[in-house]
Amino acid sequence: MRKNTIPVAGLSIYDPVHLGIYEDGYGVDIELIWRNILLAGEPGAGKSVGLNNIVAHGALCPDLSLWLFDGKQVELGLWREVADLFVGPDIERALTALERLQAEMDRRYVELDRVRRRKIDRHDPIDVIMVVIDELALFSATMGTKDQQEQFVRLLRDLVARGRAAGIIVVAATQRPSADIIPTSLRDLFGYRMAYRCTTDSSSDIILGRGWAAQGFDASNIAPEERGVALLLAEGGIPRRMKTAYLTDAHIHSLVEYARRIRTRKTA
Ligand SMILES: Nc1ncnc2c1ncn2[C@@H]1O[C@H](COP(=O)(O)OP(=O)(O)OP(=O)(O)O)[C@@H](O)[C@H]1O
Repeated sequence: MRKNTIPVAGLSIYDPVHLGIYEDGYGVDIELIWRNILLAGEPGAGKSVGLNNIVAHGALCPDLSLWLFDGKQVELGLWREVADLFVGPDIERALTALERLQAEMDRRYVELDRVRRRKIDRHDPIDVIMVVIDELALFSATMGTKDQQEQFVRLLRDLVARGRAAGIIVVAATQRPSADIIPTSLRDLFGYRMAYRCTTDSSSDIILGRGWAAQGFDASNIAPEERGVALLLAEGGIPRRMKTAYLTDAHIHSLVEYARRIRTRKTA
């Protein structure tokens, strides 16, 4: 997993990731290293645009491996040529990839244990791995057999629960904020949660956590025309209303071009 490039330009995944602006005008810059993020909301609310901001940062980091799982094939497709691994709507490939990640995570823990450390840091000669999954429900509830779906959820839960210290960041998006797709036990493992517009206050609570809607933090109050607006909850804080920065396809094409120059393509 070690990169053989010398980082001469670009960003680092140890730097904050820019996502947009809060309603008070301050920039939204989140530290994704050692954390996971969940983005959820109704179709067309702006999740893919949010994901693209995160993937863009990842693609511009020579110290990061980008593993993209795109159940819709085209949402993350523009990044394909700079991805270290791209899985389309194929549950078998998705399971194989998650098993590889799990094995890599275990290997990293053995190594951390050997050197008596608790987590990897920026001086370690290994890549952080960013695992991006869009649309979660396609892998966990739609494609494949029930056994495969359950295995997908088991593997994902393990990565979300244990991956952070080993330098594995999970970024997951779904347009189905329901208890079967985002069970509490999985939701609570995500340090950051972004609730885009939802149809009901209970869907909003499924994303952010129980009780937030009653306290006024309710993503069903986001108007349908407010695309890209979300409530962002960071570990231990209160949800804050924000708007995701907008990346057009033209922006993404030039970012891919730039990323290609600063990354070494390993697999595809
Ligand atoms: N931050 C933003 N600023 C301006 N427009 C936005 C923003 N985010 C999203 N939009 C608009 O909303 C449209 C839908 O956004 P997006 O594709 O990200 O939604 P989605 O939640 O991923 O939908 P789906 O669940 O169907 O994939 C975009 O094509 C764009 O026109």
